Amino acid sequence: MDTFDVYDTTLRDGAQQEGMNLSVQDKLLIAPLLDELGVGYIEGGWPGAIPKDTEFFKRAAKELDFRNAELAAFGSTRKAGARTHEDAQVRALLDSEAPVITLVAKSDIRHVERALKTTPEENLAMIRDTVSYLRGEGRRVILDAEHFFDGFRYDADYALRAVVAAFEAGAETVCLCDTNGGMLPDWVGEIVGRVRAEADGRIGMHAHNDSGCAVANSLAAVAAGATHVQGCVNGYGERTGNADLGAVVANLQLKLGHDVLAGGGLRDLTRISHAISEITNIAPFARQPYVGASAFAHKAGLHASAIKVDPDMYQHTDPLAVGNDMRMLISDMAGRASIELKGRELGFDLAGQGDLLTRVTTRVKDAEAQGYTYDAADASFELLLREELDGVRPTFFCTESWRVFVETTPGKPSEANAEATVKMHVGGARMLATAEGNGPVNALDAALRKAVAPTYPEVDRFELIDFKVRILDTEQGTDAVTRVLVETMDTRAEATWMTVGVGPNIIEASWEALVDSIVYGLLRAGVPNRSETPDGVTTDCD
Ligand SMILES: CC(=O)SCCNC(=O)CCNC(=O)[C@H](O)C(C)(C)COP(=O)(O)OP(=O)(O)OC[C@H]1O[C@@H](n2cnc3c(N)ncnc32)[C@H](O)[C@@H]1OP(=O)(O)O
Ligand SMILES: CC(=O)C(=O)O
Repeated sequence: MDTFDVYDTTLRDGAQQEGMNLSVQDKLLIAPLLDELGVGYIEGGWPGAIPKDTEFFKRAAKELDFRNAELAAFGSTRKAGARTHEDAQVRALLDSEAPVITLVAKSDIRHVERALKTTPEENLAMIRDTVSYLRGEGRRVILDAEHFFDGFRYDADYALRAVVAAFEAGAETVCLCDTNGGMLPDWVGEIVGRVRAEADGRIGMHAHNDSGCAVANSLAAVAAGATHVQGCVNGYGERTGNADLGAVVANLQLKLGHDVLAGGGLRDLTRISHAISEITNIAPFARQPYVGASAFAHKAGLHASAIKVDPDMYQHTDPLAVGNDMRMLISDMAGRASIELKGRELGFDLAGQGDLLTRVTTRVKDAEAQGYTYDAADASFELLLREELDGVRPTFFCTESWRVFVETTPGKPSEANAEATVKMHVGGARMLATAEGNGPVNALDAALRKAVAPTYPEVDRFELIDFKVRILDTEQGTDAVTRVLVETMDTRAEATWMTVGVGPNIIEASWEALVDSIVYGLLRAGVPNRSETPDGVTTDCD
């Protein structure tokens, strides 16, 4: 088989996604990650059209040194009626110093006549002239045949003439684009097969996801003989996005046996996809194939019982192959096998402890019926599990009482409009702490930490980073049960955990989730219980 090109267009077509705005620095950070993944080409943008992209190529030439990838600059063929060497856009492509230039060209005759407003022959001349000029200037050229599939279905002969013109002028690859993203895999397979039969050269596929088939269409093109695939990390891109390049390469490599990434990069796919999400500031999609947090997360108890025997029974591939992990989710759908596997994930060997597994399963189901949700709150589940294992709930302090009030002056919003007082027993002492906050939960959180910190200064590095509230039974209006999920981060360890609280109102539910978040944080940081006397006695909770 031919060698295989993986061509990433995250920095160009991915950046066309609504809400994405990449700075030059963002691009300079993303490009090395793509290189590390092992793609063959990184399309950096459109120099000459977008000032930031012009700047990116200038800095990339000085600052980036790829191990695996070639940098490609994207732009259009010369304008209709213009002379190639005088076309400012074409000049900007050369000035980018990119070794590879990808030209977008029209191949749908309707676009030639209605959008370009030129003749079919002039469009073919634009392709020929621009490709041969850039080749003459020593650049490698790829041609993106825009609207190729729609154009082929309307006028196959003309679409093919555009492909042949590019090859004859020296393009090394013609990439067939499903620009409007409406194709289906069978249509793509058939058309790519026909192009392969008529044109001599490397054929590529550039798929958009408007029909939800971008990855499938890319694979169909490969099955029909394409040896160059384009796509974007995390499926970024205009409208519904481009083909998710991670899923395309994982399928090619793991399912079809094509070795398409250099340097074993597939094992870093999850890490790199998430690192790029951090830079784009677009939250990762949990259900994204292969790399999503839920991609190998199992909730149903029956699945867990088979997974206990062999994970392959409920997984299409080994998560480690793409750098992801299997996870068990604990909920009212859990069975004893789910608890055993979750225990293993958390570092507890529960095998053979049938009574304990039954007790934990029953407690989880009862608690979930009251509104708790452990699949979103691993830390609260671990506290429950430890309580069943040790016969006592882990704790570092005891609460005597707490109160909070809110003061509002109409028309005068205030930063600190709430005040909380907590009475706790910590480290053998009775602590009374009062704190103000922006809202009652913030005030309670501050007072709790103030009471605990003298004995456990580690709490100062725990930060509450997310807080979600849900009213569970709307039919009961203000009497409904409230569920609160709190996400906390240990800023030193850069680890996060979730705890859950349920109560008749938001403040009681929050208190439970906040206390659990501190207790879990101290446990995971390996902090000793400083309330204990040397002989292991604590009087805090008497
Ligand atoms: C399918 C894709 O996603 S391709 C990538 C699309 N990406 C972008 O459009 C992002 C960057 N684009 C831009 O910055 C601007 O749109 C530019 C600089 C390219 C063009 O902007 P302007 O110079 O203001 O042109 P305007 O919007 O008026 O019209 C586009 C021109 O390009 C011409 N054109 C369009 N496609 C092509 C093509 N494939 N080859 C040559 N010329 C083309 C049009 O005929 C029109 O020409 P005219 O100026 O002679 O009328
Ligand atoms: C070139 C390109 O991005 C497209 O046709 O979709």
